[in-house]
Amino acid sequence: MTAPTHAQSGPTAAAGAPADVGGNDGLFTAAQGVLPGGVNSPVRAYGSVGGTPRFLVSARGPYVTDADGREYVDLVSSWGPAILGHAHPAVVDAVQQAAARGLSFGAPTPGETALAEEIRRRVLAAERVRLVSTGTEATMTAVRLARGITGRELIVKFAGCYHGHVDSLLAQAGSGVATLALPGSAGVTAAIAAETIVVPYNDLAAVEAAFAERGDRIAAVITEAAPANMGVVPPLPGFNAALSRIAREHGALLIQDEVLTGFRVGPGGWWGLEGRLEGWAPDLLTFGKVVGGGLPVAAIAGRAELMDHLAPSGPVYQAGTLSGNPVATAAGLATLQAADAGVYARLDAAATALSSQVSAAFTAAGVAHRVQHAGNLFSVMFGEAAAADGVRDYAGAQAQDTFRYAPFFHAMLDQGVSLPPSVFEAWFVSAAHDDAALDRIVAALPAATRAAAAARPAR
Ligand SMILES: Cc1ncc(COP(=O)(O)O)c(C=O)c1O
Ligand SMILES: NCC(=O)CCC(=O)O
Repeated sequence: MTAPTHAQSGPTAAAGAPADVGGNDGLFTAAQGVLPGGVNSPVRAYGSVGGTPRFLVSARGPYVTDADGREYVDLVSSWGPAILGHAHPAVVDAVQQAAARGLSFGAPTPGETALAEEIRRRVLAAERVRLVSTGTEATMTAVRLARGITGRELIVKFAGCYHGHVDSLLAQAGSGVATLALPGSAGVTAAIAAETIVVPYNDLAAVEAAFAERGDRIAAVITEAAPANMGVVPPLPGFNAALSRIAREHGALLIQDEVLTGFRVGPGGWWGLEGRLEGWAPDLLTFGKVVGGGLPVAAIAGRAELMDHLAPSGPVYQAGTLSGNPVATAAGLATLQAADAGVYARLDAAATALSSQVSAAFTAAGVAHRVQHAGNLFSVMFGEAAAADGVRDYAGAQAQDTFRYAPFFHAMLDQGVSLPPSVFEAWFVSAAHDDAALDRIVAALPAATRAAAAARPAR
């Protein structure tokens, strides 16, 4: 028998030795030759800030290291999951132990029940939990479930909210869709787009009007519990509670998407900060990011009588070869078990300290801005209007002085601070962001805010 003929050459031969293709620049060139746009998720591509994405080779605590050997204080935190900081020893240990027992069985495992119970312990409305692998799967399933339960087809979503790349939820979506200034996505059929009613965020009159017009056909309202994909735009007081009421009055469901906020803004996610105190709960919730601790876990949760419509209990089909994967659930469980009150206190303290320093630096540089918060999530909105009135919807987020962000971002990066590469994304601190890490960020602010002040809009 001849040896396999797929002996590798070129960049792929260098697995684990990325410097062989020349650090960040060489890696990006090689990646562009084989991955569309050089990335596996558009938000990583530096599309709106320009330049070469940093190819990361390792991460620990609040720091990441790129293929050129440079270390950065990280404010991306894997887009949310890394609340304990990178490579937390308890999580790495749990993953290693789980991996040693086997990577995937395609059969029920004890860890799935343990993770679901931990979710339910934190969020009372999560009476039943279905584990999936990505936030997109979670929202897609929640929408299908709402349609299956109600027998209706229409979905209400908010402009600027992002719920993953579900066909019906890409209209006027936030995150990368906002960064790339797209109205939605090619490839979504007109028939599917017509089943989504898009309304401005924080606008209850628009929601009431949509229900007045087509309430008997609306299956669900889906909303980010606190939007953080058009920059951070918190719900006005009572907004989420009113959505719950309006949906209920019309026989529709409220899906609260906590993929980003869940288990990050507090032990019970955004619901724990709001609904729990106000005495209401969404019908369905979606989780992702933190719930997998850096490995692919996401979840749909809700009242038992609703969730039991999922197969095999009920007629709404949903499945997944790797759903509830034992290694991934071990990472999620270890993360939630380590995320105690002290961790949330540190996250909140780091976010408060950092955001006030950021705001002070922009003020000192003469840049009109407002830092907007939703719990420990925050982002900077630029411009006189944002500074004066705050931003409460997608139109306001789009109207800000977005041109100030790229020079600010690059000046921070040059000084060893990695921010999300888009003005429309939230900044993510972790409990590992100690004084030393925060001091490094703060030291970079004067030069970076001056770069923002000097920026001029493109003609
Ligand atoms: C609120 C929200 N929902 C859903 C998603 C989709 O999650 P995933 O990227 O895991 O598919 C995201 C991801 O950014 C999100 O922020
Ligand atoms: N806030 C937006 C995301 O977290 C998106 C991550 C991705 O799509 O890679």
